[in-house]
Amino acid sequence: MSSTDTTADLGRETVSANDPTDQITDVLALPELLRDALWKVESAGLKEIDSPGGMVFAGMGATATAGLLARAALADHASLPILPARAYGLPVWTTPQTTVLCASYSGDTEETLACYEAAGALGAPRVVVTTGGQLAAQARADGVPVIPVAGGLAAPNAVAYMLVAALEVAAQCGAGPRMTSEIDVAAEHLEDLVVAWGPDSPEDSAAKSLARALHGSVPVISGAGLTVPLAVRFKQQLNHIAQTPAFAAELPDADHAELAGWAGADTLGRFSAVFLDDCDTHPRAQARLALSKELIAPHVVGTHLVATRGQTAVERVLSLVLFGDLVAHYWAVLSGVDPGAETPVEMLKADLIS
Ligand SMILES: O=P(O)(O)OC[C@H]1O[C@](O)(CO)[C@@H](O)[C@@H]1O
Repeated sequence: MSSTDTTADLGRETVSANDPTDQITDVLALPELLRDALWKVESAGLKEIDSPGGMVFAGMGATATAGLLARAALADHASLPILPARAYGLPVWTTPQTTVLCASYSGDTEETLACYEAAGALGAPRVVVTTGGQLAAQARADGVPVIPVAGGLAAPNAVAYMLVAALEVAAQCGAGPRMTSEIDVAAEHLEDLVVAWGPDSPEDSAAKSLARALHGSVPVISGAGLTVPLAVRFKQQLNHIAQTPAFAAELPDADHAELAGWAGADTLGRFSAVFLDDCDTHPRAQARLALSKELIAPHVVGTHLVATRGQTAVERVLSLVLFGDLVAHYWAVLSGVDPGAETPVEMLKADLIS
């Protein structure tokens, strides 16, 4: 298939033929994975944690982004700070009264293992969410609760498990209310969106159309408020699944510097700008989004506005997780790229060990 064949059919047969590791099946299974995640979290039998210092979500890459998505899904229901740790240590303000949730699909990501150790040294309450690896082994040896995750997925496709675990631990440590029924309702809502945007949807469905429009350009995905981590997720999935450069930006701050930079975009190459909107975005940020899109338009091959779908914040967050994942898979088909191919980070990890 030609790398610019944007007319290629994006139906189930073509998508599956391009996806020997069958990753699209796990993307489309998001509703079921959410329900399974609720069940698995329940089975962990977590106890309440006294945690006036809030919660740190320690993890990397797509797993870290799931923590940010959980924070966005809590919206203004969050009552304590929930902040990420995405490096070899915890934020300096972490105290023994801060719950540290260490999240790693593989259980072997060295930065997350370092955070687990740092939290132990500090005497902070720890919870682990993982399929196994060193993290599970350590946690079991230390008597730290482990939230199980289904095996056999690519780490980014475990977003349901990581997000549900983050929401549940947040509830247990008093950082937010329990979101079980919102998650259940969101899973139902997603079933409709799978039909509307999945491979069996018409060739001009929103996700297929956006994939075709973006393909062959460098997309910059901008979010504001609730959609900031969605922009990050979307760009990471384009990197990971479609194996293409993509970047994320955060409004309103991006207007203060990046907007000026866009003026030089057309002299450098083919860029596209995607803006992720949400009904709860601050009205001034929403106005900026529309104006930024207009100002950028002359310098890029296309500008696009995509809005979240659904009632609750949980539904809306998950709607664009599904949407971005599908666009990335469709892009992979248009490029003839295997979404499950080994990525350079695996080689980098091997080099770090040797
Ligand atoms: O959840 P894990 O296994 O710690 O992985 C974290 C990140 O690292 C990767 O495995 C890549 O190194 C990603 O797939 C994932 O986003």
